Amino acid sequence: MQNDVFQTVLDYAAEECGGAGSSKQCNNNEPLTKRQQKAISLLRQHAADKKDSPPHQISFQDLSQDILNDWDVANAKSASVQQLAALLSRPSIQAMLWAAQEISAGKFAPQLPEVPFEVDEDDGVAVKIVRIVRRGEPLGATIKCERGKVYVARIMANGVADRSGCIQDGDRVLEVNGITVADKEPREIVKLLDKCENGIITFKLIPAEVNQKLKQKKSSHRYVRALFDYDPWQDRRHPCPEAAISFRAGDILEIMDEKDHYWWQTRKIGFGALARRKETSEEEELKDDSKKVGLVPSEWLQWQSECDQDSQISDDFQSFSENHKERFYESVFRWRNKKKRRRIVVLLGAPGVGRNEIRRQFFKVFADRFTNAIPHTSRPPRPSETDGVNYYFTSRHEMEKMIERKEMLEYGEFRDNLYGTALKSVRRASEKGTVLLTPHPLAVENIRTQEFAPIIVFVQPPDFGEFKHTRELHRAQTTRSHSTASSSNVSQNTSNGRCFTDQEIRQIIESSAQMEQKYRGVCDAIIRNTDLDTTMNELTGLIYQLEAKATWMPVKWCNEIGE
Ligand SMILES: Nc1ncnc2c1ncn2[C@@H]1O[C@H](COP(=O)(O)OP(=O)(O)OP(=O)(O)O)[C@@H](O)[C@H]1O
Repeated sequence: MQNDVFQTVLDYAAEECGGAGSSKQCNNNEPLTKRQQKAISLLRQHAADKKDSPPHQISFQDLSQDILNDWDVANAKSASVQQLAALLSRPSIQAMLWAAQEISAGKFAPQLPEVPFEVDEDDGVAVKIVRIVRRGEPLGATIKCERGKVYVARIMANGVADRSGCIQDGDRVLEVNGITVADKEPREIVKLLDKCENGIITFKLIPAEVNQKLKQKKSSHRYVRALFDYDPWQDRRHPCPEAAISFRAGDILEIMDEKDHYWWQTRKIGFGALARRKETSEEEELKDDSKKVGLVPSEWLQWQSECDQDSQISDDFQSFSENHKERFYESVFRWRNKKKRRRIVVLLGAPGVGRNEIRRQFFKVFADRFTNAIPHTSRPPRPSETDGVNYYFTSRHEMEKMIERKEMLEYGEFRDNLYGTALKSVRRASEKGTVLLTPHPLAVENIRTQEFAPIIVFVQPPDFGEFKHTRELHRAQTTRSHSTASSSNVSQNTSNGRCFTDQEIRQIIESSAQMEQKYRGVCDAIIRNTDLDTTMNELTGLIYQLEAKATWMPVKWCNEIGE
């Protein structure tokens, strides 16, 4: 074994030196020099001479030192010896020698102490001794104390305890690292767990009676979109914030286990309709906090806390399930647009952020693809306006009837006239192309239905400096082109850029943050409206991806969408 390892080291050394052998090419595609080959063969020869040594006496680091001493490197004239000395002194080779030494001595696992022999003498109760070695990771289990007894409350999916397969929820904990835990406070037990040496924790447990019902109730595995922001460190109810994850509205969560009425085991996948967990190695997952499985409040617990705040505590789970389901988490599934269904695009954002400018640009650049839902108005047409082109000119009475029948996506009154967009206009427009809407956020609930299955994009403003710079630039450009156009009598399809005061910019940024907080949960994606060209490019790419790729879609739209 040891010589095999040593041989590996030599091969590694050879590679480090420039290649694995005379016939092979080295890393940078240069053949080994004669001197390098000679150095390696000398090292091989020396190892072969020592082959008869008892394996435990060979220290590879000592051996390399021996070689250097034996050959009196300092005074050696041989270029091969010099070469070999340089090779053996490299930190990478030294590290490799050390690692090989440790591995060959079987030091890759911690030395576990002997299992205590009095194990079976616990009043005739079957106990199990479980040793877990954790390397900087949390244990992935929570405990609870009930009438002086300590139990494993929960095993977090994919955590250290779960991977060991030796501990299960309901196991009664008798000892941790030889110390009896009965009557100890959970805090003290957590301290005991933290104190373990070399990451080794020894548990003495009474195995849980296997609850057949629990076993039958398979761990669920479903996906939800969070509809609220959650920070476990701000949640006084959370039994163990370290074992939790935080999330924001709009994040997609994978629910790994919801057996517990109050706390679900969850993993965060990412934000929005395109959220996708990157394939990562186990090691990377441990490093990346966002990949860990953590406890988050169940829908029921979240609702109860809302009731607590309103001081109307309710224990009626039945009525909760019937009336409040999907209030905090919306069940979603991954939908692939196989039938190339046309989806409505909705731009949400604070007034002044630029949604209508983006819409105008889309109609200009992609006139054959994007369409507008023609609005209704109760005002009389102007001489240049045509019914069904600029507006659907309707009587006030008829518009009021449409509002009453909830046929309007949105509506408002301006100078004694009603204006609004009817849902049937959206339907009509979507027969011709992709409808691009910029409704008031309150109208979103009218369009976020299985019938329209919209793609909702939140438009963020850039930071103050960039906002000011891009808008001023745009204003200067549009003013210039307008004055050229008017002197040459050419009509322009763009409006003059608006002039924003610093105060207005700050207000837009502030109200955008508030609006995002409120509507993030229903948004499929977010873009920043920096300069128009960049925004147009990003939005075009985003819409393409949202139409072409699999996206998260509410389960309640499932039937309509044809799944
Ligand atoms: N990316 C941009 N770069 C430069 N100027 C922009 C950009 N986006 C929008 N603007 C300009 O900012 C001004 C406000 O844009 P717009 O009218 O589209 O805002 P809005 O979000 O639709 O708000 P409102 O609902 O108040 O009209 C317009 O003058 C527009 O030309």
